Amino acid sequence: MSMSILLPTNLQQCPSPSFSPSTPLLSPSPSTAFSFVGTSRRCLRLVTCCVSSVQSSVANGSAPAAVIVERDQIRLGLPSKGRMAADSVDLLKDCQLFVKQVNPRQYVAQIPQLPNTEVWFQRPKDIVRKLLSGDLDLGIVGLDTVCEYGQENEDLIIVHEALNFGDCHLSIAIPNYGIFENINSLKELADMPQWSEERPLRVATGFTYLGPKFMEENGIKHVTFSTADGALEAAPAMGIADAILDLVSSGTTLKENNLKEIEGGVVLESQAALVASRRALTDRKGALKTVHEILERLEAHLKADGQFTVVANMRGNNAQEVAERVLSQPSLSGLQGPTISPVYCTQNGKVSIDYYAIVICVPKKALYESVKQLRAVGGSGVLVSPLTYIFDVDTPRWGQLLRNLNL
Ligand SMILES: Nc1ncnc2c1ncn2[C@@H]1O[C@H](COP(=O)(O)OP(=O)(O)OP(=O)(O)O)[C@@H](O)[C@H]1O
Ligand SMILES: O=P(O)(O)OC[C@H]1O[C@H](OP(=O)(O)OP(=O)(O)O)[C@H](O)[C@@H]1O
Ligand SMILES: [Mg+2]
Repeated sequence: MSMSILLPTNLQQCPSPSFSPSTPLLSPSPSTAFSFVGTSRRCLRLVTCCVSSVQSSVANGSAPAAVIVERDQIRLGLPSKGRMAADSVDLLKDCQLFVKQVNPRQYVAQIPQLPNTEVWFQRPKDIVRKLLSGDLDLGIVGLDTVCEYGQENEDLIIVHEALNFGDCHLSIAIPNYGIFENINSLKELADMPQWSEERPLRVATGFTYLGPKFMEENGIKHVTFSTADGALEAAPAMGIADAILDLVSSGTTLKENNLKEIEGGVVLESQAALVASRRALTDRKGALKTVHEILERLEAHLKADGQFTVVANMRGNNAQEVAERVLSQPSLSGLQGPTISPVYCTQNGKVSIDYYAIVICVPKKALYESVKQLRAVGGSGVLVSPLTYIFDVDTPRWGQLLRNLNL
């Protein structure tokens, strides 16, 4: 199915915003060719959203099942540019998966460690669309992009939801001046007497699916949405919108444009995620094996990333006694308790054990506290080194994935 939606290219030319249950949802569907028609891609376009149709679109609304086309290679989509691009390749590199891209304008690449897999560089939103259409099998994108363009489609599976980069949140922001000066929560915003059917709250956002859905879930009735490709923070000062709904990480852009976040206004927390097509995992030969290997490497690396190995020496009569001393401290139990080994010394030609070496893994954040606790129970010569991988018996997310796939 292909759908074209005609939207006015500026607000002056638009009919006055309305909010009626019969207004169709103007939101890109993952399964439809969604074309904005306008003179300039950058200009603001009015999207009048119907909240009740959001609901039905969510309820019914998955794309037609992707067709599994025969091919030999598993396809992994990585962001072709933007803030997620370099970090995605770097993360794979940290997992000893080296993406061989001959030059940055070449959109296909290989990972020699995964010979049945090819990488395709795509814009993040297109990665989600192509997972749904069956043109990609796996992808790395922000959770915000998955939610916005995936629209809860059951064919999308989030295999790893926290790849530890691309952190941001999708949030409503309003001016910190004028009529909004004393408004500090979503409820206060919703209760402002200014909004009516004739004059709804105008929200500028690139998130034309999540925005209306969030407003509906929060019972905000008189609201319209406009959209733009970027620099949304300018919309309130330009008089185009009352509020914006956009991604925030450092908060600098909001601050520089005299905007503030409000309590209850966070739509979602986001970071990079590994996403897969359910049909690819169940129907495409080799896809499940590939995702298992990628997941194992990711989990081993990400688990290790937050930890240090700490080695210290401690005087003691036997390992048991040393263990009791170490375990009396709250931050010294390591991943599965401390490893304690005798340190053999020679004195007057005799081998003796006066010291024990203690090895523990310590969360990076708790390092200094752990060192203090080690010293308090007699630890000396404390050595700290970064951990590269922690391979568990199995990865918890692998079990979750198999259950999700009913395997
Ligand atoms: N401060 C931030 N602003 C926007 N996105 C962020 C931020 N921090 C992390 N991200 C993540 O990066 C992704 C967007 O990256 P970027 O804007 O570079 O790519 P894009 O989707 O191609 O955007 P554009 O349409 O602006 O080109 C977001 O979907 C989000 O997951
Ligand atoms: O909280 P901050 O760290 O300031 O980041 C948030 C800003 O970054 C993104 O914009 P981007 O840089 O992609 O520019 P754009 O809006 O023109 O797309 C986002 O859309 C916000 O505007
Ligand atoms: Mg951007």
